[in-house]
Amino acid sequence: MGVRSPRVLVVDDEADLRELLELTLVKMGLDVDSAATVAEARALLARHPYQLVLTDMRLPDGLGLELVREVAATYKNTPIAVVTAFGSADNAVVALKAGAFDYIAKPVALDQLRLLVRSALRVHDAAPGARAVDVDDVDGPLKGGSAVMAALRAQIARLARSMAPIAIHGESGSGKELAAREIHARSPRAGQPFIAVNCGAIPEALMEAEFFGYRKGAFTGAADDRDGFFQAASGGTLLLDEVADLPLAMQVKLLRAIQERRVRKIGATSEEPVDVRLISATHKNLARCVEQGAFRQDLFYRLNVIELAVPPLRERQGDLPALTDAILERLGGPHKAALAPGVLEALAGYRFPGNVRELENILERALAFANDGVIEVADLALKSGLSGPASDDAAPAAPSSAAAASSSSPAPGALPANLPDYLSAIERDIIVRALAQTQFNRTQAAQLLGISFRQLRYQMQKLNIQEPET
Ligand SMILES: Nc1ncnc2c1ncn2[C@@H]1O[C@H](COP(=O)(O)OP(=O)(O)OP(=O)(O)O)[C@@H](O)[C@H]1O
Repeated sequence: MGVRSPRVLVVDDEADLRELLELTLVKMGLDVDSAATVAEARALLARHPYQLVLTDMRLPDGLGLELVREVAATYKNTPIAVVTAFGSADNAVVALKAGAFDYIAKPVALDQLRLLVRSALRVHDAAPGARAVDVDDVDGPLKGGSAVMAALRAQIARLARSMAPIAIHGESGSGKELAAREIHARSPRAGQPFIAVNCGAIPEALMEAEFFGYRKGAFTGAADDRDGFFQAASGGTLLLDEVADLPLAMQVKLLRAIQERRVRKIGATSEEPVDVRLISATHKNLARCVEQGAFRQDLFYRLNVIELAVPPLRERQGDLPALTDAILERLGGPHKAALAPGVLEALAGYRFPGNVRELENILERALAFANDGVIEVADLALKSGLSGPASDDAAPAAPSSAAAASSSSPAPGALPANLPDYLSAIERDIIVRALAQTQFNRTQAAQLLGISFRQLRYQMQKLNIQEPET
């Protein structure tokens, strides 16, 4: 068999649009078949394998949505994308929920069409860099033998292939970011960047610049052109962590970027297309935030196309042995600690308000107390009678990430569960505030903080605070 060009099926009854699509695809070196009706499309699908199907939503003898459902069910390896009417967010979201790989809005912008096609072809190219998708990978990074965890891994494997935005919900420390990384790692985008943004950790004044980038001279201190998160994640995945913390003004801008699939750098005259898969995560109840007016309904709708719930650790005790084992192995390497009898049982009786991250902290601390590399029940120092969080807004047991410092310091008199993390979070918060005050001027920010420019630069690198090069 010779090397064949990828074959694409275009389904549209409007001759003009069909020709435009065909022409563009042929120019990209693809073989194109076209159909004007659902029936013609079905006949062609039965005859050839396709690397991509691109269908209009309204066809003379039915809906593009029917084709989406059929292709998703019968031709699992064929990504299908829909062409939606202008401004029809409903259609796009419905199609994605039905299993469409992606969508493109009319009037079709050719640069976006090319991005869509390239990303669809990657799905088909056996996803270079991506790990196998259909095994339940207990040896992968997401540990745990419980049924819910297996279901989560299976769901992740299924969702990894599409462009549908995913909203991950779960308590603090339960593994939301890890799940997002896993979706990316198993997707055709695996070889491209994964960028995680903590929406609660960026000062509002810097937000637009951080997300969309800026042009040199756009404001005082903008000494060079700089990319934002969207450009940095190009071709890959952007995780909006703690998405409920986005200020309303930024929510509007983000919605626009998602709808248009274009971003405009601050100070730029034109927009640029972006090819980014969006995942959002929060420990808050986002629907309730919408009811309370703190989160825009339209953005919620766009981000929550597919929901993924990461259950709290206390609801999947079956995961404890595998998690404990993996954590001890990571901490101890070749000198992995052993568990005395009763330790796993003691852990199983604990409620883990801080979830897997708290388990990590408990084991790390226990290891420091353990004699001869054996962890006893007493070394765990579990807080007895801890009933765990009642609401989803409960603070984690310990401030653990940079953003946690400002919002969830330990109660007065209590000790942070992880001192270095806690101090880093405070330090990060202060540096970010100094930078906001000086509009990115690092020399001035360093002066404000009484440290040298070099020290500031070093700390920013260490704490992963992004800033323009001067
Ligand atoms: N199933 C799992 N297997 C192995 N490690 C896990 C698992 N779930 C979580 N972890 C580990 O627990 C820690 C917390 O996970 P992660 O950061 O993904 O949680 P999160 O829900 O995003 O937390 P937050 O809400 O605070 O951002 C990480 O070190 C992560 O590697």
